[in-house]
Amino acid sequence: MNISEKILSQKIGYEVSPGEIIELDVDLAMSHDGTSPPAIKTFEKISDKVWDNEKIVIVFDHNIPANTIGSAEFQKVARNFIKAQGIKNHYTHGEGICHQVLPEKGHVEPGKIIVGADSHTCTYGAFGAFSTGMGATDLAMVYATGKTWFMVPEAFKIEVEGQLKPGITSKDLILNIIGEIGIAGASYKSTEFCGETIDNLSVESRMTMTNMAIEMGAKNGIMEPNKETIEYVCSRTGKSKSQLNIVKSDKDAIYEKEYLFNVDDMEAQIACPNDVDNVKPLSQVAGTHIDQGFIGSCTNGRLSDLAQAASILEGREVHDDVRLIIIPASKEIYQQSMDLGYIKTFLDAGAIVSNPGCGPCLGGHLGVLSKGETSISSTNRNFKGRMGDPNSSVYLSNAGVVAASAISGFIENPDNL
Ligand SMILES: CC(C)[C@H](C(=O)O)[C@@H](O)C(=O)O
Ligand code: SF4
Repeated sequence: MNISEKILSQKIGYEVSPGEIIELDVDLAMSHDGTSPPAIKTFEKISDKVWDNEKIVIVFDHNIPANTIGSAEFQKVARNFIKAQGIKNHYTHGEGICHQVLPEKGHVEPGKIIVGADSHTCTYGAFGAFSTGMGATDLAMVYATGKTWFMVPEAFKIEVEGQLKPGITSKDLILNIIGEIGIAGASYKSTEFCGETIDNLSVESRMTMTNMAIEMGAKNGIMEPNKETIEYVCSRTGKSKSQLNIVKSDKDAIYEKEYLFNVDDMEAQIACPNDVDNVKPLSQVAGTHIDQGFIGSCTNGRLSDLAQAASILEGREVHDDVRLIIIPASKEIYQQSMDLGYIKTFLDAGAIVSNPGCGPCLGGHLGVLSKGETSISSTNRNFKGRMGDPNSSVYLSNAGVVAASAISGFIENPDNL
């Protein structure tokens, strides 16, 4: 069995097989300011008491602080629900993006089943959890009963070997993989990342990869927890290693497909408009004019991304014709970046630094693109109109390439500065 099958089997109490439909208890359910209100509306039709007020986490991140009367109303509905149901775990004061805040605050552990009304809930697979996104209506059922159903997914084994070159990150790797597999190439599959390169990745870099599993249609993305991940979870949960449920794949686990990637010679990768699998090496798109750069999101708004950006922006200036927006993924990362001097470097370089949250990632506020404009962004989606006008374009890259491009005014390799 592979990790995902093992976690599902443990939970249900017998050995499951791909294709089987199972109903099971979830360990944690998450919703945010955008999806809590529709979930609450459905929940109220079926129940008046949540199944467990300690297993629900609500985070405000998509439109924080509220940017329209509509989002202010949404947040009011969610706040009232938190009070009325006595929801213990709520982060509604700009603590950061849900997918960063949940691990930071110790809600994520290996071997758990985590669902969330947000498609990037697959991020927690970096910690060895079986985690997946679902619609708000499905989440309402979880709020009421603590249960949900899955079809046990077939699995893809994605093995990675080799050493990433300096300046090349796990974002480049996951873009390369998505370019190969395609945006629907792993639909409803469990994508399991493994191999020496994955074992050596930092917690942050692992999260970038599982975060984007959904961009190839996967049901979940998952990795065996490495040493650093276990230490991270222990420090965040206050538990010892022996208290964690670390699940590993059997050596002879069965996969529907197996892939092998080698990163030794990989250059930076760019997803070009308007699909995440329209991936080209940086050298093929370098020189493309940009109007805006964005560094942030649940994909690449973490400390290592900001460190990479700061090292490039230090002592340099953002091009006159470019707006560079930088948003730490959480308040904790914001504070660490201040302590390390990154925020000062960003401000001195002429960047706009905003409060933790999703920011312009999905085109709602804090950096919407107008007709014909182009952005380079460290986020995970570049669909038509994703960051604003339907006739604007988004290129996806690692944070270093965004920083270098913001200085040059066109897509730029940081090595050329
Ligand atoms: C708004 C929300 C439902 C959506 C998602 O599910 O992913 C958003 O976070 C996104 O990235 O497009
Ligand atoms: S940062 Fe972007 S991708 Fe992540 S949850 Fe927010 S809107 Fe979705």
